[in-house]
Amino acid sequence: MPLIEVTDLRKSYGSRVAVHGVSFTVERGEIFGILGTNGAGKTTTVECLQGLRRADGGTISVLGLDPVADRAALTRRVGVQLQESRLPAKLRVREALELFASFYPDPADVDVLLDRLGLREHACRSFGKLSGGQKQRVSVALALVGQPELAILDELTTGLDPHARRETWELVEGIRATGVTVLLVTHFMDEAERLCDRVAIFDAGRVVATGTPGGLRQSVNASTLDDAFVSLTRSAR
Ligand SMILES: Nc1ncnc2c1ncn2[C@@H]1O[C@H](COP(=O)(O)OP(=O)(O)OP(=O)(O)O)[C@@H](O)[C@H]1O
Repeated sequence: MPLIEVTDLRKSYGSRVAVHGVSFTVERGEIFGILGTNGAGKTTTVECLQGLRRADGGTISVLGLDPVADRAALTRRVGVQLQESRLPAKLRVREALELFASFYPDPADVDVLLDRLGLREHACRSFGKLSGGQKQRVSVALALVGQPELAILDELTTGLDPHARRETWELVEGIRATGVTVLLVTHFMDEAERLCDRVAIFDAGRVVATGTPGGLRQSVNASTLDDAFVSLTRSAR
């Protein structure tokens, strides 16, 4: 059984249709990318997967659970990367991890997590004083502190320099190596090509293509995923 199964998902905000019948599956152990043009419905879909929004139609199963009906059970098994602005600037890195660890029945060891994410030397620093890359690592650490089976990472490397981006990619590969399935929402095609086993390309509320980055490139005879993305989303307009 797939870890995530979305079938014919539909969601509107008033008269604006945000998601028009989206279907895809994510297998256990994959890094699965959600790519798409602005306003394509990626965030809405991911929010429905987390049970934060109720779908208007279609079905969603995450870890065999219904995200709305089983939200409490799902929250314990899914780690979601927080946007940085949601953490108080004065909170220290270790305090943040210990606080989040206290929400879970079987949390990760905070010291092990600090080491794994290269945050040990920053453990006593307050969040507001960290660099963009360090903040990003804290947000990933918080997504992992509950030892989730699924980690949802959204716009992971936005605003990071090329070194910090590469370090973050290695981190994501390390997460997958521990058996965690990763759902990665990104606008960066190089990131998707490097990290994702498979991707779904969203455009105007629909999935216009699903496959491996290499398979999608070949399907439209493109030399990069970026070119394939432009071609696939343009032809869908
Ligand atoms: N709370 C809301 N109320 C009304 N319309 C919304 C709301 N949230 C999103 N939308 C609209 O739904 C559509 C899909 O938005 P969504 O945020 O899911 O797209 P996205 O793919 O995540 O976009 P981006 O890449 O720009 O973040 C857009 O047209 C957006 O304007």
